[in-house]
Amino acid sequence: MTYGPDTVSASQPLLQLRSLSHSYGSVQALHGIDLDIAGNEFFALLGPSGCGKSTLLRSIAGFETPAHGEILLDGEPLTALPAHRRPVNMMFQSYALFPHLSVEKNVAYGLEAEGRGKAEVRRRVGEALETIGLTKFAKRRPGQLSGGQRQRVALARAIVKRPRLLLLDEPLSALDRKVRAEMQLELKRLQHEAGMTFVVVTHDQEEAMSMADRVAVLNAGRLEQVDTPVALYAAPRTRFVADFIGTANLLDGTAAAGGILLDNGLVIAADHTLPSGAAATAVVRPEDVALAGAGTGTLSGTVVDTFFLGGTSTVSVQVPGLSAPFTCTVRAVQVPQRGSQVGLVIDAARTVAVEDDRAASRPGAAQETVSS
Ligand SMILES: Nc1ncnc2c1ncn2[C@@H]1O[C@H](COP(=O)(O)OP(=O)(O)OP(=O)(O)O)[C@@H](O)[C@H]1O
Repeated sequence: MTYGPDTVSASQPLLQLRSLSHSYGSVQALHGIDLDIAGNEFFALLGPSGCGKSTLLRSIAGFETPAHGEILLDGEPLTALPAHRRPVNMMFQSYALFPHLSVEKNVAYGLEAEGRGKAEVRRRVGEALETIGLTKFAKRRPGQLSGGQRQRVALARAIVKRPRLLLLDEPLSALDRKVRAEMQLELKRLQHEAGMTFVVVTHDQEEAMSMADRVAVLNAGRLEQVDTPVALYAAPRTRFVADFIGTANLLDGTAAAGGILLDNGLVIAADHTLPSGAAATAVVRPEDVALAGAGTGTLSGTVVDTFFLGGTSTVSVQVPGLSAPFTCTVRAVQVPQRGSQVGLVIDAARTVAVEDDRAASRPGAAQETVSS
């Protein structure tokens, strides 16, 4: 059984967003978004609260009419189609289940509204419940289910209509940590087996990175980077992405020959093509640093904190001239004493240099953006 298109064109993206912009009064929520999403892709829209993720998703679904730009599905403009005529389904954060209807009636609702025959509705609801592992709960009402089970009902209801594209707005946010981790695997399995395209909105970078084939990082209504999770982590293209994805030591200075010149006169080695003297940041992941004896290595400082994490520990080192403690990850057996002097050997081959664009003005950007 396949939920999705019979044929997927290899050359043409399933969904194309062209110069999409949208404002709410004086708040510009989206700035000229250009994005292609392929058929069968698991795609995540990631960013801090207020960056425009929901506005983008709602525009694709047809609940929001963007002020400028175009949305194409299979090369055909969607922009003029109302939400109920788009071959797109949206699963809401709240699940929006009917409390007085059984699970199977909740799932059947959309098909009945389309005027499908009884036999077809029964067969397709049965298939969807089986796919989602809910067959034995078919007669229960949503109030008689756990949070994870309710989330599955919402999913079954979303896939039963076999949309080309399934849009999921923070689909796991109502679940506790353990169920959330299970459902992340489940969503990935479902997307793969059903052969559908999923676009998931989340503010949780671990969730986006663990589920998605590609992730778009949004900041104040603009796309910062669209890449695979590995590329976002290992080769961030902006300071914002480096900071938002995983943990990073961000060493601000200016671009110089062979690296980034810090205010304290030290140069952090890194390949780059930035113009000399430009405000720039060296991005160093904690696992790309080794501890050495005091006075050796790229930087030296005093251990101010250690956090035991099991197989590894995090060590924070205050380096004179750096505003924030430097973080490195070491094997748990190598943890130095708090207060001791250490050297930090930075792996230059893995250090990334990015432009420090914090001072760049972004007229019209949503102002109330906060980090989550
Ligand atoms: N109906 C509205 N009226 C006015 N401003 C709005 C409206 N909806 C969203 N906004 C503003 O537009 C910007 C983008 O909001 P949006 O909901 O798309 O962000 P988000 O990334 O989904 O945030 P969150 O993760 O908090 O849901 C924010 O500054 C928000 O305050």
